[in-house]
Order: sequence, then structure tokens, then C-alpha cells
Amino acid sequence: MFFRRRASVQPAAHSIFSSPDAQGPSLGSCQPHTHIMFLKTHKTASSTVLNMLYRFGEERNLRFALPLGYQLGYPLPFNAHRVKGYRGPRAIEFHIMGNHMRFNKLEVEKVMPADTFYFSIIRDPVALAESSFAYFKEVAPAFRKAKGLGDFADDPRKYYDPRLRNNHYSRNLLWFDFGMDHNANFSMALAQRGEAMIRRTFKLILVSEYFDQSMILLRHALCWPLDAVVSFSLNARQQKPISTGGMSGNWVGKAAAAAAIGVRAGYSQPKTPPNLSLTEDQREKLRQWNALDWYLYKVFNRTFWEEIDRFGRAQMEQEMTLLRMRREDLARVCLRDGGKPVEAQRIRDKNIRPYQSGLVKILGYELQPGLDNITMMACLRMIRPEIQYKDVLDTKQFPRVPAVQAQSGQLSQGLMAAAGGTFLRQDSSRTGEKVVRGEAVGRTLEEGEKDWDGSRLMRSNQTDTTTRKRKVEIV
Ligand SMILES: Nc1ncnc2c1ncn2[C@@H]1O[C@H](COP(=O)(O)OS(=O)(=O)O)[C@@H](OP(=O)(O)O)[C@H]1O
Repeated sequence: MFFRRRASVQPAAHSIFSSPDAQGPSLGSCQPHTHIMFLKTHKTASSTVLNMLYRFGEERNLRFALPLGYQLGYPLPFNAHRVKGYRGPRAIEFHIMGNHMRFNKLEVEKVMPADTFYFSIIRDPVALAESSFAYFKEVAPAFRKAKGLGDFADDPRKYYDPRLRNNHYSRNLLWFDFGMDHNANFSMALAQRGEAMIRRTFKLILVSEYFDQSMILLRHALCWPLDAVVSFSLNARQQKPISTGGMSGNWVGKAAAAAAIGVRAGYSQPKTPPNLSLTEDQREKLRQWNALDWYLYKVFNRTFWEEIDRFGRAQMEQEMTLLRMRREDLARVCLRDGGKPVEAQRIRDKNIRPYQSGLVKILGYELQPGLDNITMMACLRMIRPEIQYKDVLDTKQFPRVPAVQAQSGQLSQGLMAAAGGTFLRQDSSRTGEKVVRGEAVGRTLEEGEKDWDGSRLMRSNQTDTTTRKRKVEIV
């Protein structure tokens, strides 16, 4: 039985979110899809897409198939037991699944209903490599050893060892995320088999470079109101080099900064920004190195434009105009400084600072001051970074029992510092190192066995009786 209630926060009558523009052009008599699986590929604008799913689901009290940590077992192939609250294949209880995973269809089908709409997003492998190099430079050994992306592109095999953990970020990352062997030699037969596998499952493949067109196709496929697909770009990289010195030059994560707790040696040292410049020859070499991804990009890009032709180019133009106007209107209302993304340490509200990775700054937003409560909440949803948003949803889906923690006194020192209703969770599951500040929790954790990546799995006394393990990651 699905859990459905009226949205807890309705836009106020005078709020921009309740204006007729929020609905967008008519979609006819279709019913909005609420069973959705989004394969969150890396460095493809997937955090922006996930934010929309989070908002849509939260506003309608839909249930998310959330990870125990921040990713669904990634980079291991997905296993249904990675979903918090999973109670076996016959208990289908989730509406939306969208956190990072390495796709594994049979396991996903244990969690999601049969009528689930599957979609994903891809990006040009050269642009994806730039983003991945900047973000995972310190995490993927192949990138770490290279001076710049150009050096890597010139001779990837000099840097690449397929046996080393996290090197998947440096080769055919899309192919890997779709659950296939990213080290396989390219052949047309193999590429076509992979393509066919994706087509069998995924009803829509969006293209990051055509984000607005993607949103219009998505809105029509899901039968969603316009506002549900209006977004501000999240997880964007600052394009200019970072300054050095002080916190501004080496921002290390909000909880780490706030709590001054251990970060990996050297992480707080000033860093030279990575050299991402590429010659045309190097770009071509990257396409060859990522030949499986390049194949996927070409074939699904073609399909994407065929879909737009079926949709109608003129109608696409009209709807994109409305989408962009709406985004500008919402930015004017919601965002400070005319909506420009800002460096994390300039964001006064620490709870909405984006997680930082690699040698570049990841930008976020500040809310316009003085908003009424309802508008403020709706605006906040649009800019809340992925990690913090997952924590909010987790707390809603799994309300915590404060008494348990107080009674047990079993809190693992250094792993969680519960004070004043907050705790620090150290998470290496997503990219390598990460420290996240969460809201009040009332659960007891005991140290358990180690997970595949060396991070610890914790036994958890939580209200959800079926989920026994909770990952608490060590920096
Ligand atoms: N709306 C929109 N349109 C186009 N591109 C966008 C959009 N939103 C985010 N981005 C860019 O996507 C990159 C981040 O991707 P992800 O969120 O998938 O990264 S992650 O894997 O979750 O870390 C990151 O790319 P780079 O800036 O090149 O690193 C973002 O700028």
C-alpha cells in the first residue's frame, strides 16, 4: 500500500509557486507518473535532475528508495539490500529511486514497481572527462598521476591500471554506470548489445548539453507540471582557478570546517587547479579512450533529436521559452545576487553549502532574504544540495526516536558527535572523502564490519526494523 497524503506545505495563495504559470501548457488528460527510476550517471547534470525528483516526491509525500549512506552501493553493482527499509521483493513500497548506483536491472526490479518509468542522462564524453577529472582528480589514481587532462589524454594507458579502485571514473564512466564492463575492448557488436540493453529498459535518455529540451521531453513523458522541471543548475564547477590561502582557497566541506575534525592529510593544503585544457587531437584521443561512451552518446543523441522531431520543433521552442521565463522568474524571487551561483564559503547558511570535491570549487546558491515562509520553503527545495536533501528525506521517511540514543550511550566516539541536536557523519562512500553534518538523530550505532571500500558498516537501532546496517564512513 502506498503512503500518500496531501503535500504538507502548499504554496500560499500569493506565492509565485501557486501562480497559473507553475502548471505550464496543458498536458491533456494524462496522469502524472509517480513510479520513477532515474539512473544517476556521474558528471552529467544528474544532481540537478535528482533535485527535481526529490522536490516532486517530497511535495507529494512519495516514498524514496534511499541509500543507507549516500549512494546505492556504488561502485558495486546495485543490490536491493542497499535500499533503506527494503523488505524483500514482494513488498513494493517505493515510488522514486535516483541516487548513484551501478545499474543492475534484476535487483532494481525487486525494489521498484513493474510500471516504473526508467530514464537517465548522458553527456559528451569529452566534457564529462573534464568534469570528472576536476572532481575525481584525487580519487581516481589514473587522474591523480597525470599532470593535466591533456597529459592523460595523450597516453591514458601510461596512467591507467584497471585493477585500481576508483579508476572507473577515468574510463567509459557512462558505460560503467549502466552496469557494463567499461574495460572491454570496443567492437561494434558489443556496443550495439549495450545499446540494446539500455533501450529495453530506459524509456528516455536525456542529454546534458540540451538540458532544457530534455526537461520538456521529460515533463511530457512524466505528465508533470512545468514547475517540476524548472531548476537551477546544481553541482556546477567554478570555471576560474581557485585562489589560495585561507579557507577561501581550500574549502574542505562544511562540517569539517565547522567542527575542525580530521580531514585527510594534505586536503586542507592550498591546491593548484587542474589543467583541463585540451587540443583537438587530445579531444579525439579522449573519444577513442572512451569509445563505448562515445558510441552511447552518438546513438542516444540521435534518438533524442528524433524524439524532438516527433514532439515538434516549433512546440519545443515555445515550451523552452516558457521554461526559461519561468526559471528567470523563480530565480528573481528565490535567489540572492540575481541568481548567480556562488562559492560555498560565501553561503551564509551552512546547511545549503554544496559538498566540495577535487581541486575546483563546486558552487551553490543563497536564498533571497525576506521571503515568506511558504515561498522560502519552495525556494529552498530548489537549491538544497543533494547530500543535505537526502538527509531531510531520510529523516522524514524514517523518523528517529530520540530516547534510544540517550539511553544506550553506545555512540561511537569520533564517528558521531551528537551535540545540540546535530551529528557529524563522515562519508567516503560517494567520492572518497566527505563529511556531512546531519540534523538531530536518535539512534544508536555500534561499530560493525567493514564495507567493501574499507568504510565501516554500523549496526543501527533504528525505527526501521528491517534495515540493520548503516554505513558510517571514515575519512
Ligand atoms: N542544468 C544543467 N545543464 C547543464 N549542465 C549542468 C546543469 N546542472 C548541472 N550541470 C553540470 O553537471 C555537472 C555535475 O554533474 P552531476 O551533478 O551529475 O555530478 S555528480 O556525479 O553528481 O557529482 C557539472 O558540470 P561541470 O561544471 O562541467 O563540472 C554541472 O555544471
